Amino acid sequence: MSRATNDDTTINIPADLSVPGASEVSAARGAHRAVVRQPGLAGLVARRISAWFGDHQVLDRVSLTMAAGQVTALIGPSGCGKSTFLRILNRMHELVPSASLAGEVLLDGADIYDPERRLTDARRQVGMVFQKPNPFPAMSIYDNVVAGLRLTGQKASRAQKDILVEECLIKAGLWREVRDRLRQPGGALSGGQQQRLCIARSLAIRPRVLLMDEPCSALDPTSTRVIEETIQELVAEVTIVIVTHNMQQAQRISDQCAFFLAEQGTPGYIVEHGATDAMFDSPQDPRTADYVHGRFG
Ligand SMILES: Nc1ncnc2c1ncn2[C@@H]1O[C@H](COP(=O)(O)OP(=O)(O)OP(=O)(O)O)[C@@H](O)[C@H]1O
Repeated sequence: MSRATNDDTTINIPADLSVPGASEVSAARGAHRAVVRQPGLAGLVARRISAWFGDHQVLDRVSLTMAAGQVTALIGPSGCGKSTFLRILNRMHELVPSASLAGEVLLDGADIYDPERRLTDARRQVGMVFQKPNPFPAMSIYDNVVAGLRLTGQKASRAQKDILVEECLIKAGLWREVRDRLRQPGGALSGGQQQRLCIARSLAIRPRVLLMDEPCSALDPTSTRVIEETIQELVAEVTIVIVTHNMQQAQRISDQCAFFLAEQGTPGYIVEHGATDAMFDSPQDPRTADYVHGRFG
């Protein structure tokens, strides 16, 4: 089934702001409890995804199950379509005017491209963290965390926001470093701290899935390690799909891996996927073995 591009023009959220999360306001739990209830874990299933920019096909019938409560790593050489695939998982691909796609993406069994479903709904439930940390630089740390609430039309009392900010910063591994300067601008933090602030901002709307596009590539080894620890803690409540060029990182943090390849100008496809240990220790395809052992790419 082909998908029209720009089939929903209601979104007005900045393209590079992650705005995920189920949006049930938990009024019944009292004014001082979390503003948005934590939804249950959900898996993502991509079925026969093909993608184009204009008439240039960049993905060919890619199918992948990203299990609930696991980290799935997308690996492969530059240009094989990993980021495009990731952006299809929360309907960001269609922000590119020339982009189109075919196939289905099921979140907990429901197609996020269902014409009955609002674009903002998919983006709320499937959040995204980018390669380059992108907090609102002039906005305070506190306001950065709660920014997504306003953008998704969710109201919260001051007390609810206070709780949410603390909870999300704790989960993102940043609370202890910023608890005494929540009113300082997000742009004043280090790169690693900014990336954790972006993770906290994503978490504030309770995503069911968090997509991460090389989230550590701009960070030093110490910040990278902190983000990796954060990912491993977060996966208990949010399914994570991460693009990484760092094979050690894929091994350290992922449960499942998918190896993408695009050969000689052909569209990207998945050569092999499976449990990370098996992909690294006993890959079925010699190209996977060559790639994970650094012999190409
Ligand atoms: N906005 C765009 N317009 C046109 N072509 C694009 C656009 N974005 C990506 N492409 C093309 O789509 C193909 C896949 O790119 P993509 O960024 O998904 O690959 P990737 O595997 O994530 O690469 P990398 O690891 O270098 O980030 C490439 O040929 C790229 O040039």
